[in-house]
Amino acid sequence: MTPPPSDDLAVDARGLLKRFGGFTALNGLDLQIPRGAFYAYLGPNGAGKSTSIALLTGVYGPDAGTIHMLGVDAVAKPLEVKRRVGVVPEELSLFERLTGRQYLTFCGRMYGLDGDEAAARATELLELTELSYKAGALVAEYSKGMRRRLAIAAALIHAPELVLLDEPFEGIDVLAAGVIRELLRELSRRGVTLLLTTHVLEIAERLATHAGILRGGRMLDQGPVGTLLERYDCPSLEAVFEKLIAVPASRNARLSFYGGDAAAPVPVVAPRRESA
Ligand SMILES: Nc1ncnc2c1ncn2[C@@H]1O[C@H](COP(=O)(O)OP(=O)(O)OP(=O)(O)O)[C@@H](O)[C@H]1O
Repeated sequence: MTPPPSDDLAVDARGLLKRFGGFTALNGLDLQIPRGAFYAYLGPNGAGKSTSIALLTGVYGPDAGTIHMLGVDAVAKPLEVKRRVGVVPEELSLFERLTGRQYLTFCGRMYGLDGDEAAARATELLELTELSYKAGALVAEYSKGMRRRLAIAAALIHAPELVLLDEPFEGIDVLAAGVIRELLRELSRRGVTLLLTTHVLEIAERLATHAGILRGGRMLDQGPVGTLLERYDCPSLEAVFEKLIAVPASRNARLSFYGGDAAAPVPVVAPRRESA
């Protein structure tokens, strides 16, 4: 018999099954995130990360399995969960004809904040994401990285206890990435539970307390980062990832139509010397 959901878990999803027509995207996925954890959710392209986040956030219903978030049955009570959870989806759909400030204030009002509180939080979040200078511009005029930062700000406006971020660093320049990293660390210090998907394992390495690695819609392993490093006798999450995910056959593919010698050494560019 399946044990009951634990109060110590912010996310407790078991046996998730999701099919798209004849294709099985999630195949009995288990995902357990302790409260207060910074959880790196890792897997190759197509592993099922975004699909499972869509299930957690009620975009789709699971074909089988259970989802408890913050102790609440997320399938039976999606609204109760949504009030306490923030989401930054991979594919952003923002309101283009609002300014950044209007968009954040609107999101705050949607979560039931009064006008003054929503406006005050919008100002603070615009500062934190370094978008104050763009607050009065239409979202349609934002660059890709600015849109991502605005989406992160919007996900935080109702002070959620759990935040799910699907590739939040995509398209973000190196300076802004530092700002977002610090913001996420600060949330973590304040006890907010975070789930982060990223293909940049160095980011996961720097932030995560816990990690889960999935492939083919199944969780291969998950737990505290230290435990995973020990279990696989690896110095880094990247090494654990490589050990768990088989090297795809395409690594050995050749650009046959180019001709030339595929076994030739890769040219090395000599470092430039400063002239005296
Ligand atoms: N709406 C859909 N219809 C059909 N197949 C889908 C749909 N959404 C996702 N899939 C398939 O489900 C699998 C999991 O996709 P998903 O987007 O969850 O992967 P991911 O781990 O988020 O990948 P990535 O790292 O590339 O973002 C993929 O094989 C994908 O092609």
